[in-house]
Amino acid sequence: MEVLTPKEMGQADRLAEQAGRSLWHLMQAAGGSVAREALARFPDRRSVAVLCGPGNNGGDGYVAARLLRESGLAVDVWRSAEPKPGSDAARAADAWKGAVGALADFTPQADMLVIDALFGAGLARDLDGAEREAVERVKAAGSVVLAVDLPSGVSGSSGEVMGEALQADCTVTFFRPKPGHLLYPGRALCGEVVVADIGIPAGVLADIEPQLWANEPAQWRHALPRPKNIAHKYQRGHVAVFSGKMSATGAARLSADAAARAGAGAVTVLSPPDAMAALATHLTATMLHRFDAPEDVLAFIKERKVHAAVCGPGFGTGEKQKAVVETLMHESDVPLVIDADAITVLSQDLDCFLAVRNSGEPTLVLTPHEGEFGRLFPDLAENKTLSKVERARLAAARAKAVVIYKGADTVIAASDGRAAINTNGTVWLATAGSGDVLAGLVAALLGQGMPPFEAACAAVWIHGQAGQREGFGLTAEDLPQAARKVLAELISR
Ligand SMILES: NC(=O)C1=CN([C@@H]2O[C@H](COP(=O)(O)OP(=O)(O)OC[C@H]3O[C@@H](n4cnc5c(N)ncnc54)[C@H](OP(=O)(O)O)[C@@H]3O)[C@@H](O)[C@H]2O)[C@@H](O)CC1
Ligand SMILES: Nc1ncnc2c1ncn2[C@@H]1O[C@H](COP(=O)(O)OP(=O)(O)O)[C@@H](O)[C@H]1O
Ligand SMILES: [K+]
Repeated sequence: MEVLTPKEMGQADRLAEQAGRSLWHLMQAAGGSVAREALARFPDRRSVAVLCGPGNNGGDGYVAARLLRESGLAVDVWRSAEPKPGSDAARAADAWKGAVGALADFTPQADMLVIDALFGAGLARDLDGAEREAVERVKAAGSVVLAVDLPSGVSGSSGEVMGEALQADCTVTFFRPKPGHLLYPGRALCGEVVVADIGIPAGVLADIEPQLWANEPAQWRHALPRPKNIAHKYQRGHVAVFSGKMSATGAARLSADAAARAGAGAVTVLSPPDAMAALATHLTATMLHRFDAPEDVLAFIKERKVHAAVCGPGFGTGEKQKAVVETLMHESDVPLVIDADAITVLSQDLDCFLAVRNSGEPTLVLTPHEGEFGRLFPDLAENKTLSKVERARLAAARAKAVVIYKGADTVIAASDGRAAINTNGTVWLATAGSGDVLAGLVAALLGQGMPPFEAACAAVWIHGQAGQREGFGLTAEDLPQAARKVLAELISR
């Protein structure tokens, strides 16, 4: 599903108006959907307090208040400021025939339903004054909260908290989700998100051309690799995975196993001399090849027709490793997944890395977690005015790479501006080696010819689904097999 920034949502609003759906009618539908969810989800609440702000978010609140009262509920409205005279919100306020209290006088109770219509997409600065105090009182009282569009205080474009924010049990948003619903901390503050149809025609999206999606199979399933019946193993993708020294071979094995389980026909672990014995005792279907110097790597890639390589998990960050990473970046055109230690190596000589990327070769997928992202793109990481999506996009454009900016709300971004926010991750994936598995999944899909952005999105989603299936107590070793089952279902459907 497309994700719209608040600015794009404003555009949708104007386009809908041109198509004959006035804001007044959209506001009626929005308030109606809020009232419907309130009745369906919280039928046992004795009283409802609707908190209305000065803008259209407040307008939705007045509509919901009127409809809930017409349904027989005891409804009170509290407002922080009057809507602008002549606005649709002012018209909605006029249509509310009950009393209106000053927000400063509102005393929340634990057993009431609070409908939060203070601020939505138009939140322009940190909460303060009567609104902030009301938010603090609601939080302290522990009332059930249904947020209109967004919990007040959550930025729709970044999910960041602006000063203070409500914790909602449920958030009803309209037409399409916004980044603030999917990015943390906003995602947690929204509670369950309901995306209501308020009559904006889907056709407006053709004009808006959104470049952000919630990561879902519908975006990339068509591009999943499906080998021809007569394919031989190397035609199903040969993935090379670089191992580190003897005491750090497990990470490479996890990546290799994941690559094999995600359909690569052949997987080879490239090993420095001292790790050969350790790897040989552990690998069965996965092949093993020794390298002493970067030239050996180049020769292997060429002779054995490697289709994608993973470099970084457990790799090390010394001079030898640096030489290998540089050779891969400068002298080879094999698609690369650069993770973990290889990211650190690149970050040691950023100017050189970015200069090479001017040519755009080879195809590159970078998989930084928060710390690694900060090492590679320190200025972007420190820029608190940017959302995680914007940071990932700028990083992707700068590195001419697909960037998988990992975390509980992983963002995948391409250098052309396309981006996706992943929503199926689970905390059980926060376990050592889980990122190594993800790197292997990406390489397998890349090596089988899937375009890099789609391969990255698919790998992240499959990884998330595998984590959910295994659940509590999973270790990274469990993920490749679980990922295989997820992928098998995706391609059989
Ligand atoms: N788009 C659509 O299709 C539809 C949108 N709909 C609804 O419209 C909502 C967006 O409405 P909106 O643009 O009027 O913004 P909203 O969130 O009400 O806030 C703006 C007001 O708050 C003020 N203000 C801001 N920050 C403040 C602060 N910290 N502290 C104090 N004041 C602050 C700001 O003042 P200003 O900055 O102008 O001084 C302005 O007066 C959207 O969330 C959805 O619910 C639906 O009706 C149906 C269709
Ligand atoms: N709380 C979380 N919820 C969902 N996914 C998470 C969470 N924490 C981590 N992950 C995912 O787990 C993986 C961890 O990768 P990484 O940090 O590289 O770990 P490692 O280096 O141990 O393999 C990433 O895919 C990340 O997105
Ligand atoms: K709100």
